[in-house]
Amino acid sequence: MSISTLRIATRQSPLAMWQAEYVQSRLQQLHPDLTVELVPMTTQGDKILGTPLTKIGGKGLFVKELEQAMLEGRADIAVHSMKDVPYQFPEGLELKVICEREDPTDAFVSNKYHNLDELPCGANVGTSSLRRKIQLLKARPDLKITDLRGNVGTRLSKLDDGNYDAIVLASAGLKRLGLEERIRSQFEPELMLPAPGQGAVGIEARTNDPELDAILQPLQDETTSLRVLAERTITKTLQASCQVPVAAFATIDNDTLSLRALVGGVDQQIIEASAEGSAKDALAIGQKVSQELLDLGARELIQELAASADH
Ligand SMILES: NCc1[nH]cc(CCC(=O)O)c1CC(=O)O
Repeated sequence: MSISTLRIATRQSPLAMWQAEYVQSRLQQLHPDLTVELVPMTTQGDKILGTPLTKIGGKGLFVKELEQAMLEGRADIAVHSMKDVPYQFPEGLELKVICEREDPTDAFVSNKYHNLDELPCGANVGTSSLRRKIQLLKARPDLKITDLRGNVGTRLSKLDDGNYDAIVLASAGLKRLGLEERIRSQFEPELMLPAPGQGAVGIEARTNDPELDAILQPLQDETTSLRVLAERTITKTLQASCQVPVAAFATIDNDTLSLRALVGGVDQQIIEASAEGSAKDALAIGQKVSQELLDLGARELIQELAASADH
């Protein structure tokens, strides 16, 4: 048995399509004899884009249909923004590779101001991300943070309609879509710690298929994988849903991995922790930082958030 055609299940948003086409073209280059097809799909999450994420049970809704397609043999792989992938995979599926990371920062986007410092007192900033909201308010408690959902293009249109003084988006998404010129400035990770996995694309596929693994393996980027492993260990250990503002960002310099993470609470409190060590101990470093967050009261913050979201 030999794989001659590989089908990529993908959402149809421009960003998802870019990512799927990126993997398609890299695979096609690596394996000229392989046919690589896209299987575009609409997920439950896409159908209810207007509803706040926290009300619809989270980001998992964007990957479920893709996973169903793979489990039923209608597709072979799914390409994801690692930021949006839940930690747990369904029986029969697993994360195969993580590709080289694009810019992991968040971007300040505005038609009037160059950066956060230039925003006037009480300015209106659009984001639906609790992670972005708590960090914006930490730096600028005077700001008014307003909900902003939809695909990258939709969010930019809402900014252009004059509804916001500025919005915050992932730099990676803007760059991939050729919208880099919309970035007024990039947030330093110290000021706006990115989401776990931000800027990295990963591939999910069925377990127990060595031939498929061999096809995908050349796309694996070791440095990115170790960084994202450390970052995602925070999400996993804290079992934080998307109602919880969590940020985690790892860098690797000369084989030393440095990880910083934070968790936010109902009243904008922030708990943070960091650690560093040998890059090969990425998992252990992630566990150490998670434990420190728990020791500092992260569990209580998360329970408080869950209770307040139920009301
Ligand atoms: N939540 C949607 C989403 N998922 C991944 C990206 C950007 C690309 C990436 O982080 O890999 C975005 C858009 C954004 O947050 O601005």
